[in-house]
Amino acid sequence: MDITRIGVVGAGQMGNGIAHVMALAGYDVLLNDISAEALDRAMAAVRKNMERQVSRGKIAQDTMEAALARITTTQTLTDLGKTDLVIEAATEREAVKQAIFDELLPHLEPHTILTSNTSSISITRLASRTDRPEKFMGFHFMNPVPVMQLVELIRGIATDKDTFNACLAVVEKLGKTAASAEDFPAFIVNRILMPMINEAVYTLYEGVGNVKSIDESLKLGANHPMGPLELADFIGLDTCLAIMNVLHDGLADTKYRPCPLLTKYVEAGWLGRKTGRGFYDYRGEVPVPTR
Ligand SMILES: CC(=O)CC(=O)SCCNC(=O)CCNC(=O)[C@H](O)C(C)(C)COP(=O)(O)OP(=O)(O)OC[C@H]1O[C@@H](n2cnc3c(N)ncnc32)[C@H](O)[C@@H]1OP(=O)(O)O
Ligand SMILES: NC(=O)C1=CN([C@@H]2O[C@H](COP(=O)(O)OP(=O)(O)OC[C@H]3O[C@@H](n4cnc5c(N)ncnc54)[C@H](OP(=O)(O)O)[C@@H]3O)[C@@H](O)[C@H]2O)C=CC1
Repeated sequence: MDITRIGVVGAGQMGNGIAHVMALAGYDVLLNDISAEALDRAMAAVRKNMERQVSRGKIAQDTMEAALARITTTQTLTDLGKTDLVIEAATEREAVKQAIFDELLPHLEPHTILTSNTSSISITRLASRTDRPEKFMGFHFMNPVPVMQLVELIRGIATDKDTFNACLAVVEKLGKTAASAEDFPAFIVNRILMPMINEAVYTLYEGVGNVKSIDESLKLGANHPMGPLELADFIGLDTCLAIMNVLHDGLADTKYRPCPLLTKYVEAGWLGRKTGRGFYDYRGEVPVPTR
């Protein structure tokens, strides 16, 4: 099927990245959020990130202007009814995602493919509550979207071949690489990455190291581009905790028990970079460890 119009729900760090790469690839994008400020912040982030690409000679100025003109924002979810592919990238809470699908479904055209950028939640369960489980799947980008090469494509139990192939063609048009993952809690990347981050938080909690020594150890000792606590702040500690809870509930193994210190940071509203404070405090000129 021919996909030209893409709806993106949720204009946070993932939503703005998805809008960015889709518009550069030539798709018309309709970006939705409940908050007008989130939409303004998202468009400012897309412009800033594209300007950096222009300044580094990756894209031309007129390519950027044309891409920006292809992105329209709306606070009205039902405006996305006329799109060919919807990518839901709202907060990692099943109830939030469910409410979005419930409101959107009556307005979708029969051919529209519905996908979620969820990091962990069962695609089969989300799909089962829609009118189109065969046209539903996981479309999981990595953060930061304009930079990371991988997209995980997750088939629910009912996802049909045409839907998978249509999403695969979109990934290819973006110039990215797809990895096909089966629908089990947190799929491939987060099944492996998130227990490592959680273990880093336990290492901090038990006093084996402090924020600086833990991050430096993994950067200098294992060649990771970011330390695990820096990466957790980058992803968002609420998202990390939500993923650990899905792993713990879905696989019923104590090895996935979220670290109580991770829970405490989330309870404090210290969610990482997006709120200005997490394992580091970002409010000054340079990030300062909070432990
Ligand atoms: C939670 C989930 O469900 C799944 C996930 O996403 S898990 C998280 C996966 N992501 C990671 O693991 C990221 C790990 N970190 C990294 O790879 C790197 O630190 C990084 C790419 C983010 C930054 O790299 P860096 O070398 O430290 O910084 P920097 O030189 O400034 O950036 C490298 C390039 O990325 C670009 N970039 C960095 N951040 C960007 C952003 N937010 N948006 C767009 N472009 C960005 C820069 O412009 C630069 O581009 P050029 O190569 O054209 O110069
Ligand atoms: N962060 C990461 O590294 C990655 C995250 N993901 C997944 O992507 C999704 C989004 O994550 P991320 O961008 O980091 O989260 P953010 O918190 O940055 O953004 C989520 C956005 O969704 C908005 N939102 C909440 N409810 C609704 C709604 N009903 N309708 C429309 N928008 C809504 C939020 O608005 P408000 O702030 O007003 O609540 C916010 O702007 C999650 O499912 C996450 O697991 C996937 C890969 C990587």
